[in-house]
Amino acid sequence: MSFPAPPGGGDLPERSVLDQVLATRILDVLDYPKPGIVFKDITPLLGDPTAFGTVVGAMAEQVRASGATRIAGLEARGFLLAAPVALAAGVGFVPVRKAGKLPRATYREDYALEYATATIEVHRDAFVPGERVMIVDDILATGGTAVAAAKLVRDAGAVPVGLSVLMELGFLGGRERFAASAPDIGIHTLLLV
Ligand SMILES: O=P(O)(O)OC[C@H]1O[C@H](OP(=O)(O)OP(=O)(O)O)[C@H](O)[C@@H]1O
Ligand SMILES: Nc1ncnc2[nH]cnc12
Repeated sequence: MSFPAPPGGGDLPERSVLDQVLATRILDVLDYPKPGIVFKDITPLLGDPTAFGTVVGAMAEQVRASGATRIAGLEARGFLLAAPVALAAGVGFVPVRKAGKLPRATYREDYALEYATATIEVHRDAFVPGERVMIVDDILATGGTAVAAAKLVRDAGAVPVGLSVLMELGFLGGRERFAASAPDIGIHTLLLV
C-alpha cells in the first residue's frame, strides 16, 4: 500500500506505510497555539480513509494483544481515534473528558501539557472494578495528559495496562515521565518524531 505525496510534495523515498502516513498526512504548523510550538495537525489523516483506517487497525491490534476490555479515550482529539479503535477491537469506550462535561459523579485530575494547563474527569462508575484498560490518545508530548489519565483510571478502580498513541514527540520526554509515574504500563507508539 502506498500514499500519494501531498500537492507539491514530490516523490517520497521508500518508507513503511506508517512512515508514509507521518510524511504525508500529519502537518507541522509553526507557532500554534503559541510562539515556539510546532503543532502536529492530524486533520489530513482523518480526512483520508485509507490512512485513518491503517492507523485505527494498527491501534486496535495493540488493544487486542493487551487483553484490555475497555478503552479510555482522552478528549478531544483522543476521542477521534479511541472510538473507532474501540469498535474495531470489539471493546467498550469510556470518555475521559475535560472538566465540567460529565453529568454524574466524577474523579478529576489537574495537569499541565505542552502549551496549557487543564483538568480531566471520568465517571466514578465508568469501569468494572479491576478491568484492564487501554488509554488512547493522539499525541504523547510532555506526558502530562497521559499521567493524569492513568491516575484517573486507577482512581476509578480499573487497571491501566497500556497507553496507545498515534504519535510521540520524543524530544519532549513524555515517555520517560510516564514511565517514571507508571512503570507497569506499556507505551505503544505508531509514529515517533
Ligand atoms: O503530552 P502532553 O503535553 O500532555 O500533550 C498531549 C495532549 O495534548 C493534546 O490535547 P489538548 O488538550 O491540547 O487538545 P485537544 O482538546 O484538541 O485534544 C493532545 O490531544 C494530547 O491529549
Ligand atoms: N506539538 C503538539 N501538536 C499537537 N498536539 C499537541 N499536544 C501537545 N503538544 C502538541
